[in-house]
Amino acid sequence: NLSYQQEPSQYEERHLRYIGPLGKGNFGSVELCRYDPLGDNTGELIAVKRLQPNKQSNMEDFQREIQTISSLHCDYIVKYRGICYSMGRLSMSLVMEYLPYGSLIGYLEKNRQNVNNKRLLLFASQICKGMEYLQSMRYVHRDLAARNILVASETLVKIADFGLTKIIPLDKEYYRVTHPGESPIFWYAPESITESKFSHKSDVWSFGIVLYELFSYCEHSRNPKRLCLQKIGNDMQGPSIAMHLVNILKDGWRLPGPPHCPPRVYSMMLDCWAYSSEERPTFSNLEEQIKTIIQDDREGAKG
Ligand SMILES: CCCn1cc(-c2nc(Nc3ccc(C(=O)NC)cc3)nc3[nH]ccc23)cn1
Repeated sequence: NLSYQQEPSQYEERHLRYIGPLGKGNFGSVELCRYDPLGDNTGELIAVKRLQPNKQSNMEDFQREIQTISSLHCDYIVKYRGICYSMGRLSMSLVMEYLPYGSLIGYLEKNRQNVNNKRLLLFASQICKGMEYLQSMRYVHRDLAARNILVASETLVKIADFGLTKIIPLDKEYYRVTHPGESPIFWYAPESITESKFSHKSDVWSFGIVLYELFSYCEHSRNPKRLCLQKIGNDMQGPSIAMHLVNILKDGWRLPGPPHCPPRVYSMMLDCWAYSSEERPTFSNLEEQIKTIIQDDREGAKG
């Protein structure tokens, strides 16, 4: 029988070789390491998320994040590998598969000229499928944004950070957050800003922002936060930025269509940004719409 090295779900700190930084997530930083028990550099490359050594509450959040990601098994969600205890079980790290192409933002900036609408729609449908799976597990992500999407290959992206993810209670349709923390309000649905209410429908709003980021190739000048602040104007007096943002959304303002964005894609974004959460599409509607656009484009290309 072939004896193969079963990937451990317990990683020993002494065999972890630090290589370099990969990025910052919620509550922690992610490092590239090689797990090299044989000590001959033949070990596998892994991504290790370490908890920032500060307030105790982060430890509970981190343990919830580990609980979340270890329960997810989907091609469009970054894979959990295990945990690594260090400092005598005092601190622990989350071990995940290493995705070599890095963040979606960096990838689109670097490869803009050879990523066409078809590929952007493929990425959008993969994120949508990942979110459909998350919804089927009663999770709300609460931080769906291009910064939390990673590129596994030229034709595969994965959702990669579950630091803010919560489970919707069985008797409710939404999760109400008590401590908003430093929230990414420019990706938030209005009800999340005004009532701290998070649901699959608020994740759909954020998915609309991710569509916008995809078709803007994550260009700095079109960054959602930048355009919203421009629209709000720089008068920081009066109501907080959050209330200014809700007001302009209530008045009907939305992010503008990115240059060369197909009209049907922009109208999908606008559907996701329906002020009333019930009017927003579901992730399965969106997936159907994206599939249709891809097929029609293919017909068009043939025609
Ligand atoms: C999502 C926010 C938190 N975060 C997670 C990661 C991460 N990165 C990578 N690969 C990666 C990253 C960057 C680059 C690069 O070239 N940069 C200039 C190349 C490869 N694999 C990962 N597996 C699990 C998490 C994770 C990075 N930040």
